[in-house]
Amino acid sequence: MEIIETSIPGLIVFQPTPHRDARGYFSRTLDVNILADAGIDPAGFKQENQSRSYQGVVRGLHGRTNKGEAKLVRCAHGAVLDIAIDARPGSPTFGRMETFLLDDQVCRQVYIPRGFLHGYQALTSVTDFVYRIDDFYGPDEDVTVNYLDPELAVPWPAPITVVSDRDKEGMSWAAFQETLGV
Ligand SMILES: Cc1cn([C@H]2C[C@H](O)[C@@H](COP(=O)(O)OP(=O)(O)O[C@H]3O[C@@H](C)C(=O)[C@@H](O)[C@H]3O)O2)c(=O)[nH]c1=O
Repeated sequence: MEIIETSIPGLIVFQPTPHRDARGYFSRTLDVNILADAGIDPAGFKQENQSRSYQGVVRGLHGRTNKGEAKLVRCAHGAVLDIAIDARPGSPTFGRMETFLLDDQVCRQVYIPRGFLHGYQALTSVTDFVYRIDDFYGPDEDVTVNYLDPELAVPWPAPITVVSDRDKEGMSWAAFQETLGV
């Protein structure tokens, strides 16, 4: 499992080595030593979630108030374009976006630190997204920034099909920055 730094400090890609043979492939999805090498406490994860999305679905852009929520994300079936936006006040890369193609062939994972906005678009007919979070579900702390915010201009790669009501009502990036005192 290779650790790959990104242009945003703390946002880290993990690239495993899938072993392929006539049956399919084998790929490691968690290695606590590698996480520790990357400065992540593997014992910090409290919950693992899986969501299924159909082609074109967009989920996000989600964040969490107070201390935030770190995530280790991957696409277990199909492919997504994953979006991470640095929303940590005072960060030298505040507002910067990174996008990642995550799929069930390359098997890349992304660690998204606390204080980011996160979202993704499903690019395949059946798309299973799996992620660990370092806190228990806290709906009272949910934050949603609009996935179509013109200032952020997220490059959604495919026609958008279904979006939740919550996501349709997401606040603007400017309004979110005001809540952060930025
Ligand atoms: C996230 C979550 C949702 N739920 C419930 C609430 C609701 O009834 C249903 C669907 O929830 P949501 O619409 O919030 O699910 P979703 O839009 O998939 O939310 C997720 O989006 C991606 C982009 C993220 O980054 C995640 O952290 C999470 O916010 O599942 C839980 O019970 N536990 C959980 O941990």
